[in-house]
Amino acid sequence: MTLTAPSEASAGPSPAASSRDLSRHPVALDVQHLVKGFRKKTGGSLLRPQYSESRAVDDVTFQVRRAEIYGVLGPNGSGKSTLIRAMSTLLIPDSGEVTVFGLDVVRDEAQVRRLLNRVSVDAAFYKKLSPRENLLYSAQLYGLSPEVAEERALETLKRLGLKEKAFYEPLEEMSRGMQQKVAIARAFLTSPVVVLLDEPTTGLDPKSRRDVQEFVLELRDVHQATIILTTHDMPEAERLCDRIAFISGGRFVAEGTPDELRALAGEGKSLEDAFIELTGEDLEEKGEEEP
Ligand SMILES: Nc1ncnc2c1ncn2[C@@H]1O[C@H](COP(=O)(O)OP(=O)(O)OP(=O)(O)O)[C@@H](O)[C@H]1O
Repeated sequence: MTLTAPSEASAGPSPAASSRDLSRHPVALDVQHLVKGFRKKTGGSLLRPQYSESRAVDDVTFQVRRAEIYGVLGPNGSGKSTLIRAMSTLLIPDSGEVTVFGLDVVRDEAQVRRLLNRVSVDAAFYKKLSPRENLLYSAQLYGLSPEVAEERALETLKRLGLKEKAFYEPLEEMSRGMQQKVAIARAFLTSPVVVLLDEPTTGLDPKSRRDVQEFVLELRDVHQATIILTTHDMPEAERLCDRIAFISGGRFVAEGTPDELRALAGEGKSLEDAFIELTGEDLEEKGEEEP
């Protein structure tokens, strides 16, 4: 798999997250004062409905450098998916700006889509068709040749631990974990240099979770991909992320390396302690159950 960023040569494998100095890497993703709200019906009558506006993402600013894994950690409803959707050109921000290697996600949408792709648990597929058929269909939409697409998809799926036989079986007969791997393979058909992973391991069994996590680390270390991932899972965030932002009520309440965030809570404290202290919320209570 070849991932190429604009005017960037590939560097070698990266050291462990804790010792990585990314300060000389270019900024891959720049989010400035992003706001996205939704109108919700709060009452009134059929003819005169009443609405209130609530901000799912409320003035969020951050930057992610090339070959960095940046985690957004927050409970259900804190705005993680909305943030990912706004960064991936699926939602138009109410205000603020998102740029990918200097390209604006709204103004330069077509160019941004060539650089960035998103994987989400709600990925839509033709469930009666096989991964192969689904991926070849997507490849056609992306303008890729079927041969290149098939080779790339098989390579990703094997790397993710999916048996080749499953490539030809209907998707509806597959577990959620297997379908998630197909969604990841689809996102990688376009060899994106910026990857948005919306809860990539939620609901997966431990083996599939590990397969996906190792793939994410490999993307960064071997292919220099820039990865933004959302999660409820503290150990996952600690294992994968160079830096983490805590999100609560649509706002970033803290940002830093796992060590920096732990230090904010005091000596000997865990990342979870830091999360509770800084957000006033308990991730475990509100997050999804482990499978
Ligand atoms: N299309 C929509 N219309 C109206 N409200 C929405 C819409 N999408 C999200 N919201 C609201 O925005 C807020 C943030 O939702 P979002 O899905 O971004 O949170 P999340 O952190 O990704 O949650 P989860 O962990 O459950 O996926 C919630 O209050 C949600 O109800």
